[in-house]
Amino acid sequence: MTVLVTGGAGYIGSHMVLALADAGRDVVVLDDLSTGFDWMVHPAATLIEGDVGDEALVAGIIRKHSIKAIAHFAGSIVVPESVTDPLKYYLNNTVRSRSLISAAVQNGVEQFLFSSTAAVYGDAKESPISEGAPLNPVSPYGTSKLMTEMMLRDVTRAHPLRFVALRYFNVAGADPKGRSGQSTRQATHLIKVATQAALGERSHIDIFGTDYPTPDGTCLRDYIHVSDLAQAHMLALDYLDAGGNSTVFNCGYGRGYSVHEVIEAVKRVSGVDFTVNLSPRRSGDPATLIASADRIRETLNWSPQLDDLEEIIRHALSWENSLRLRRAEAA
Ligand SMILES: NC(=O)c1ccc[n+]([C@@H]2O[C@H](COP(=O)([O-])OP(=O)(O)OC[C@H]3O[C@@H](n4cnc5c(N)ncnc54)[C@H](O)[C@@H]3O)[C@@H](O)[C@H]2O)c1
Ligand SMILES: O=c1ccn([C@@H]2O[C@H](COP(=O)(O)OP(=O)(O)O[C@H]3O[C@H](CO)[C@@H](O)[C@H](O)[C@H]3O)[C@@H](O)[C@H]2O)c(=O)[nH]1
Repeated sequence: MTVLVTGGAGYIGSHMVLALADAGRDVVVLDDLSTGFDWMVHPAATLIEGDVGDEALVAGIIRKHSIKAIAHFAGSIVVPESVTDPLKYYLNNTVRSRSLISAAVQNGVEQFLFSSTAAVYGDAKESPISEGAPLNPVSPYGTSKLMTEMMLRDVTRAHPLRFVALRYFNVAGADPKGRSGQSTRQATHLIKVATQAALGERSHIDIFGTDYPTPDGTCLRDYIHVSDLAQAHMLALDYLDAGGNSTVFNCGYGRGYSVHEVIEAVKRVSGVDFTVNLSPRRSGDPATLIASADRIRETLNWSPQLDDLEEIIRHALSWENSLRLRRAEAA
């Protein structure tokens, strides 16, 4: 059964394509290459360059490749950008997802995985956060994703389609075999930025906010290895294949690290003491986001293999180094 992976040329989607290809599954990738790269797509997959909001294009792909399952990773992902340009997020993450879901429903797709986010919880009162916690996003990014979850909930009540929404906490690291990693040009993610500072590609790193109500005043996040996350998606596909009901799973390890702790770990692993500036808060950042991952562990039997911050950082550094070599070869 062929799986359609939207956003498969991006960071997380490309790891899903690797997991599917490693399992011998046929894969079609739909990606507009707005932030992804064609060279990130595993050669065994068919890459179609286009927009998930192009309903006629998606309908044609579903019919041509007899698609029964869609894993929807395509989207815009930068929380602070969503604060300054919310309409971009409502268009790309909500409106275009509606077109994709419509094409899926009208062409007999049965299974749908959706990349959701811990940002749907906003400033949660509980920690760790379980799936039943109140949904109060504090950024347009989180709202744009929550609206898509709600569409999926309603649509799957009315049609045979079933979905699993995976609410990722902070995704980091790279394929342990070095085949993919985060390659975004203007990356804003903490571990990516810190590894770039360690490799001298940035002069310094800013810590955004040191007055949060956390032990050291910087934000706490639950960092999950991208390959463990891809395995969670593989299990979610098996779950839907076995007839599982539509549901939502948190994806994280259940442990938080502060921005200070992450930066210290990157310095330790890289052996480089790069410059760190203390800066004001960034808008849209909740103080603490830590997952309760009991539901996914119990329901899908998910047992992460790479739950180790230093291992995540080693893989991220190694990928960053390979990007540097790639650029040097191209120059
Ligand atoms: N990175 C994280 O920490 C994180 C956390 C929670 C959720 N997510 C979600 O995971 C998904 C993947 O994120 P990522 O980190 O791999 O980002 P990414 O930017 O690397 O990947 C997104 C991919 O989608 C493609 N794309 C964007 N809009 C498209 C469109 N309209 N049509 C077709 N392709 C389009 C891009 O070219 C890119 O290849 C996103 O939906 C994001 O919201 C990411
Ligand atoms: O140069 C930097 C970059 C980040 N941070 C801080 O580090 C933490 C983590 O930031 P970042 O890596 O940008 O991730 P988040 O803003 O937490 O968002 C990520 O994690 C969310 C889920 O938690 C996802 O929904 C988003 O898509 C994904 O970008 C935050 O406190 C940031 O303020 C810094 O201090 N300096």
